Amino acid sequence: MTQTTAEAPASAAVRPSVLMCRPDHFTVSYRINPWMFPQLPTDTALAVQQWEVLYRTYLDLDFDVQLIDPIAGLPDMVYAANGGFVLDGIAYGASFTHPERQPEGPAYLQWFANAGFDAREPASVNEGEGDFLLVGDVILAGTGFRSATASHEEVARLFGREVVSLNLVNPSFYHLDTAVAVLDARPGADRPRIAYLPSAFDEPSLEVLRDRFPDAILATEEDAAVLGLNSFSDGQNVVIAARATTFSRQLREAGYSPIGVDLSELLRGGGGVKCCTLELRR
Ligand SMILES: NC(=[NH2+])NCCC[C@H](N)C(=O)O
Repeated sequence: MTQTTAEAPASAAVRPSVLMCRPDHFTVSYRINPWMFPQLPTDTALAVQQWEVLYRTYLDLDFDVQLIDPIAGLPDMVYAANGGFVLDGIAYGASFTHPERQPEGPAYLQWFANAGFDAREPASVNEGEGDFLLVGDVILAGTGFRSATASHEEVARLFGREVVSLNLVNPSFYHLDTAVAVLDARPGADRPRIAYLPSAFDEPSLEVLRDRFPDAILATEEDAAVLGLNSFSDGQNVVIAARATTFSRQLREAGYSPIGVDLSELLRGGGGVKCCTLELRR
């Protein structure tokens, strides 16, 4: 008997190309989000070790993984997702909110140009894929803490796609990718699925999410508190924080294959799986 299920068919998997940055210079030396405590010591070797597991997980899944050289004095450069937003061969550069991270913008933009992308200097403050998520044909765009709404308009013009602005209200979930997980990786997919944390959004944004994604997985506060939503999916395999156990079960029930990794040391900078991963779409 053929089993019919509306959930995540195996054919939904794509082979992603991603950019990562080894955390050779990772530490927490300033505080730009509530997760960061500069007075506590960090363990850079442990951060590298944990990052290597994520890197090897992607290679084992047959992802194409590109690397950008880490720069001394830029401890947050490991969070590659913030380096830009890349779609249709165009790389929209990042312009960081906080001075501590501002030099990362040109460094990533140079990498995109060298890699053959059409690299575009941004006019507005934005933190790349931290706040811009492609879901099917639509770009979900976060604001409230980092990326300015003007960058949402810039992205809409640049990529000629519908951009849906969402307001983040909880400082612990300051980037959209800490509050939304994109599960269906196919660009242009019909009924793409996401998971999200309802309490991270204001009421009007929640209405938009409920309306557009009626079958979304709703994450628990516990899982969000270990940045469980900050995950990366190829449409079938979803790499998530190992400690997000309810999310793991929810994903399994929905037909996905969750893979847990432990990035506890990088969580101390306020980032997880997705933050360490920037998708490159030609
Ligand atoms: N895509 C992400 N959510 N990245 C996390 C960035 C963490 C970094 N310490 C910051 O606050 O900017």
